[in-house]
Amino acid sequence: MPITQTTSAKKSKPIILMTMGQQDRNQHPYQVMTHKYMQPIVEIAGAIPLLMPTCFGIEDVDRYLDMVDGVYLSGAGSNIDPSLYGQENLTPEKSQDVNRDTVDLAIIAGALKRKLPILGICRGMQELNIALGGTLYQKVYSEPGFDDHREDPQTPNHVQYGPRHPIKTVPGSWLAKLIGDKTMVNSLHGQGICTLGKGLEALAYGEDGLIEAIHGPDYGQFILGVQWHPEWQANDNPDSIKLFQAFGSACRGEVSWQSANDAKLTA
Ligand SMILES: N[C@@H](CCC(=O)NCCCC(=O)O)C(=O)O
Repeated sequence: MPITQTTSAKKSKPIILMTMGQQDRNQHPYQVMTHKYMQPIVEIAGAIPLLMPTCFGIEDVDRYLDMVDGVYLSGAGSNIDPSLYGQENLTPEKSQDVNRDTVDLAIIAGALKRKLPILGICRGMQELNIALGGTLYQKVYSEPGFDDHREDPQTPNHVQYGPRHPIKTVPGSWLAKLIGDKTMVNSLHGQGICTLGKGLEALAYGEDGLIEAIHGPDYGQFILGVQWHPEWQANDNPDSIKLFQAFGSACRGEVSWQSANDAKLTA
């Protein structure tokens, strides 16, 4: 079933839910969201970000979801608690943010029920996979056959977020139609998808075979997760512009994502 233009498209700016994560500064816990994640939501998707703190539990998740037209799960340096996918923690030296885990998993469940468009970046994509019962490689860099996808924190940001490796989109997929068969992406992650969650399929792979993008073609809504960072200087990257435009379009209800497999994103 193709993506079809809908008649009930929203005329005003859509509201997109984002969740903040915890960072400690000057001995105070802060709830934070990076400017780079919000900028393409405002400037490319044409939407209004609504930021939800994750330090107060899940009681108000439904109220937040009532207010929004889409859900955008950002990246973050913290790793997802591996007990959520049935594993011991193999990276105790890395930070976790269990409040964000708890809230984001509840948000994903609610967004799926409400058929709200979902875009997940890096940790956000990993959360989507865990929410649907998938698992992660906790240390991609220690897995035989896989490359080291981590950034070098000693280098300046333009190097860390610069193009790092090619990805290939799944031939004939809507992502291939949108951004082409092959493109270069940045890479700033130690973990990655091992087994896919229920109803999720790979949309792109790295040269080492690691899953770089996922969707949920049978959920009847826009679901996209990417392991790279399209939000970084998105206005200067034609692929990123297309991704955020597609998400904005889905949040405005301009297209009906009945089956992303047959997507016709030519409009
Ligand atoms: N901890 C996970 C997720 C990595 C991730 O989301 N990195 C983001 C880096 C900071 C940022 O740009 O927001 C992993 O290591 O795989």
